[in-house]
Amino acid sequence: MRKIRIGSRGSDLALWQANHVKNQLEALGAEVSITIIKTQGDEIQHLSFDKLEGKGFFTKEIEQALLQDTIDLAVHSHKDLETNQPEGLIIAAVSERENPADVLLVHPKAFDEKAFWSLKEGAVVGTSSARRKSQLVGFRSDVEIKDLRGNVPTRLQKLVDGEYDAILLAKAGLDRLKLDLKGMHEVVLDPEQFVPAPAQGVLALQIREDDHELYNFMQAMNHEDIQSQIALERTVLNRLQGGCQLPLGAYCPEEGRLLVAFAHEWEQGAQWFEFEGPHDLDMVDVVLEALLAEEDEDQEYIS
Ligand SMILES: NCc1[nH]cc(CCC(=O)O)c1CC(=O)O
Repeated sequence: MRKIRIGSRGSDLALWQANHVKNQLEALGAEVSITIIKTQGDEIQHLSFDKLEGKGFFTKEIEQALLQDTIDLAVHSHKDLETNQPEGLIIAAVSERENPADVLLVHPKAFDEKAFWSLKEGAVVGTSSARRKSQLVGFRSDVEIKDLRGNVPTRLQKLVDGEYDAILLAKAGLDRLKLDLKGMHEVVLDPEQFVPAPAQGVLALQIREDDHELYNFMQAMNHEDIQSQIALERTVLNRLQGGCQLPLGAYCPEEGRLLVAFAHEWEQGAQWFEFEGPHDLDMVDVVLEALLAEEDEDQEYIS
């Protein structure tokens, strides 16, 4: 029987994801173990993303373990991966896509049924994501944005404790952990309006490029339709040379349609775009032309 060693971060979310994939591999007949690996991102939870230079904080040590052959498979939230795979590694398969939406969790003290998103005027909203900040500014210029870091349960606790009136999280992460929301109101934001990160809600299964046996074994659990949708989303990210700090949302709800929310700096607020057309790289060129046309105008304005 094929033995597969999975490497995972130690957070509740990462371990849920690793176990989810472990179960699927076992159903296909593999023998699977999970090893916990600490990453730089786990050590520096207190810093805001804005203060971090470079990319790959949550993935680097795990990718090194793969390259050093101490593990065979890494399970990542696809949206946390750099667009270019490190030399020697490939994404062998992707998972089904869970709900790609973001959610706004609202503390009862700030809940106002009559307000947009049921969030009272002038609320303090927690997020450290430039993508979420830029769209928040676009929809609700009245709110005050306050940085929020830590893993998902920690973020929820900070809201419950009253440090924030509301926080923004990925619906997929919240659902996976089945957390008790302790009376917080859950407002699910339509992903066609509040545009998710490229590949949000999808798991990437990364292996060594030369592990052909494992690659072949894993094709039974790949989702090709999802793979082609997120390839389009991530190509936009790649061509803008962005990592997870770029204020970019890109969501392909079905073949031939792409929604984009983009800002050069989150403080300016996002601009929204909807594209329809052939589902291929030509579409990305059209998208980039539209996004970068804005940039030219900005530059004229500045000079
Ligand atoms: N940036 C952290 C991260 N990476 C993946 C998820 C959730 C799962 C997913 O979106 O696939 C989260 C938490 C969040 O954004 O709230």
